[in-house]
Amino acid sequence: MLAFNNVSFRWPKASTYCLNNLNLSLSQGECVALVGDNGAGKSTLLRLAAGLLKADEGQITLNGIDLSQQKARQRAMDIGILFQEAEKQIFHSSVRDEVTFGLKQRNLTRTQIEQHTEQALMLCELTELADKHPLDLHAGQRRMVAVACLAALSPPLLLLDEPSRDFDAYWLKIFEKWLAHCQQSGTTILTISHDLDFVSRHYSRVIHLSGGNIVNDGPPSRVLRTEELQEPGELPSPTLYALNQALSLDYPETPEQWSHAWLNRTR
Ligand SMILES: Nc1ncnc2c1ncn2[C@@H]1O[C@H](COP(=O)(O)OP(=O)(O)OP(=O)(O)O)[C@@H](O)[C@H]1O
Repeated sequence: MLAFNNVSFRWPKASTYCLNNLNLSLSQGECVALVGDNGAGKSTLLRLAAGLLKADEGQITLNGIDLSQQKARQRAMDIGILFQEAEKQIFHSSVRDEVTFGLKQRNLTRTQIEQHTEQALMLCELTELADKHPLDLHAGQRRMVAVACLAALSPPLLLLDEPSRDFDAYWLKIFEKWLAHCQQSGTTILTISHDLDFVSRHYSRVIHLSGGNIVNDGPPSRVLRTEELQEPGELPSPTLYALNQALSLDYPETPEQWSHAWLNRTR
């Protein structure tokens, strides 16, 4: 669905390339997490995938079509983005108006717009906050407003930059319910995250980016426990893997598998 073919990118005035000859492809419905140290190039890669930046070399395609040849309107239909600072993508004075805005840019009837808006508000548990000013909400709720805008539009490709950031346990659960809903409905998802517990809970494929290069690509059970990710300065090990290492257990991937292994071990 989304493909990077020999893509290189250098920021203006930078002496070195930020991304080097990158090859990457995501098939329809695939959910991929992008991990790596600060400055590895993750957000740059996401902006290239959104068509907000243009590659200096190579080609990025969406459904086989060169992204740089697609009109902004078409890209907006196909791609939904959640930025790291979600409040910067909020412009309206009520939660409902914010969610409705994207729908009004589409060829929909008033009834369809109302239906999609109310469904998205319900899915994101924002119905009771619909008349509030988004900037009067706390950080997690504001991030959820940006999520509700995506939920209303249901684009086939989602690009999420550190989505679990700012959520307390209550809102994280609601966000994770929406994410599971997107996964079940076949949405393709590329997510940057520093939260490796979150990654290991939701993603079956993890790409480790380091210095603008893909250094690992595979299931979380392999990628997240590599020594490079455990080095000081890199990301903390997901809790289950850290426990496994400390207890010399195998590497079960879910809390259920972990508790089973633990009970068998202590019996
Ligand atoms: N707007 C910009 N102008 C110039 N250089 C930039 C710009 N944005 C990022 N960079 C540089 O590109 C490199 C990669 O940055 P990027 O934000 O893509 O990394 P990242 O992996 O997303 O980091 P983080 O995890 O901290 O968000 C860094 O060296 C950064 O300084």
